[in-house]
Amino acid sequence: MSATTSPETARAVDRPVAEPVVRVRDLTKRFGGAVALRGASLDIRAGEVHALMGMNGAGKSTLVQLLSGAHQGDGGTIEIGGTRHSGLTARTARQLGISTVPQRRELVMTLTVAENILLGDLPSARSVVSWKSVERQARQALLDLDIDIDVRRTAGELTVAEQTMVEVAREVRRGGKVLILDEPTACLGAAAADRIRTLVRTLRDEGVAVVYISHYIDEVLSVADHVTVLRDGSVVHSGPAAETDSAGLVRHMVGRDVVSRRPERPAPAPTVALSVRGLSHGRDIADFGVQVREGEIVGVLGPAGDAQSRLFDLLSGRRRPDAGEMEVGGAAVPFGDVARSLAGGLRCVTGDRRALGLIPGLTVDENIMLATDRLGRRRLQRRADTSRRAAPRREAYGVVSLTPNPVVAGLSGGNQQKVLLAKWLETSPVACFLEDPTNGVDVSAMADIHALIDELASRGVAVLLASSSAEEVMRLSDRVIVVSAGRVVAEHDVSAITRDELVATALGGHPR
Ligand SMILES: Nc1ncnc2c1ncn2[C@@H]1O[C@H](COP(=O)(O)OP(=O)(O)OP(=O)(O)O)[C@@H](O)[C@H]1O
Repeated sequence: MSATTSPETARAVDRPVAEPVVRVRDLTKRFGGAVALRGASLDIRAGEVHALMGMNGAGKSTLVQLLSGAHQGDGGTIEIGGTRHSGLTARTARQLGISTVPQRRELVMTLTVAENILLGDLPSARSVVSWKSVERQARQALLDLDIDIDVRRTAGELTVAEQTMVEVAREVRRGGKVLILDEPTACLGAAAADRIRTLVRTLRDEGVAVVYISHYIDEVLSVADHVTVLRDGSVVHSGPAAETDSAGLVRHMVGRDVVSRRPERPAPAPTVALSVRGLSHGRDIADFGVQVREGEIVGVLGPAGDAQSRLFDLLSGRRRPDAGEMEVGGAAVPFGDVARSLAGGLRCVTGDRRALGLIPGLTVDENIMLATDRLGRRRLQRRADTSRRAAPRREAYGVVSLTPNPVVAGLSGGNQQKVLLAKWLETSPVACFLEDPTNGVDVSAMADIHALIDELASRGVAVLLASSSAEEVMRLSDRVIVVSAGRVVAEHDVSAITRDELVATALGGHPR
């Protein structure tokens, strides 16, 4: 995508500039002795999509936490609707119309869409809830934002994109005038991400001020009216999106140009290191099979991120399939047998680092060494020993924190992702499943992680990669398989296909 102005963006640019609904002035925030935000100022306007960009740890989440009252600042003010606040509580922020849709879904998965939208505000007469009215009001809330979802469906049945849309509708119905969306398209496939961007444009046209955090530069340029870039806690750029371009944004974020080019990797060996045959599960997955050679990276591209994650749930043993066989390094590894798959050299780097990948209360170094120590049957070490052994990995994976070795929950999202990769990729794998390995990672770290994955393949490791980004699949893979309705429907050598052709087959692949 280029920096050219889309028709939707142009419409917003042509509108007269409204008065800011939120004025942030000189905001500062320290965690312990370390400064996460240093004197940040910006204006947020109704009817405008305001993107926040910056490298991992630049201070984006800290800024939105202060805006939403989750944390209080140590200096500076936030002016909302003409009133200045030196410290907002979550309650005041919400009353003033500031709503956040975090990356982690906050719906009650066992309730219906209607119940979720009206939660806490169920219409009742003499303590009896009027369910007809619940459904009618929920339907209206969705209709107002052109969202087409049946309100009687259970939240848990929805795709991740649909869940995000329901949360957005709920927040707008509750009076959200400034809506903060934290990486709403992370891990979504192309079609689902498109639906979210359409919704964002609808919100803007309805007069909502949208604060949009994203690491995807092309996406920001296509959806945002205004872009603010943070670096090391300071605002280093704030201006109309139409006046900047991809290279300019990278320079603002990183301070230099970043290039992630596909290197010359040795050709994969003829030996198959990972083989999956006849994998089937209910109606989701039907007779899926793939062979990955030593030193080969095979990308999996599917129409929906959810179907892809169901496939990787089965491959990595989080769910047991009905049928299927797997071999790693020539030896049979039963699905779901974690001990045997680890012993056989299989490593699964989950796409859900928060729930499955890391132990939030342990330090960064303990998390980095966890898998190595478990595989080596090492007893718990003194923290200083663990840190000494973790130091080269921390360096190689570029893990950055404000204090020397915090608990992993205190790291920015992208840095947590690097810890997750360091934890698994340094344990002499034979084969790896990688799910969205650069989820939440900034452009510079993304280039570093791509180089680490190249290196992994150059060492002869077989990699099966799931990524919601077609660019990433093209950049890393030797071969791409397209999966539809749980079956491989097409297979491409990446040197023989363009990115657009790949996306087209992924969206509408026909059975082979
Ligand atoms: N609760 C906390 N305790 C200690 N340090 C924290 C805490 N929250 C954030 N930090 C630190 O503040 C800095 C800014 O983090 P923040 O999460 O705002 O970055 P970010 O720009 O959102 O990054 P990312 O793109 O990785 O999500 C980081 O160095 C982070 O380690």
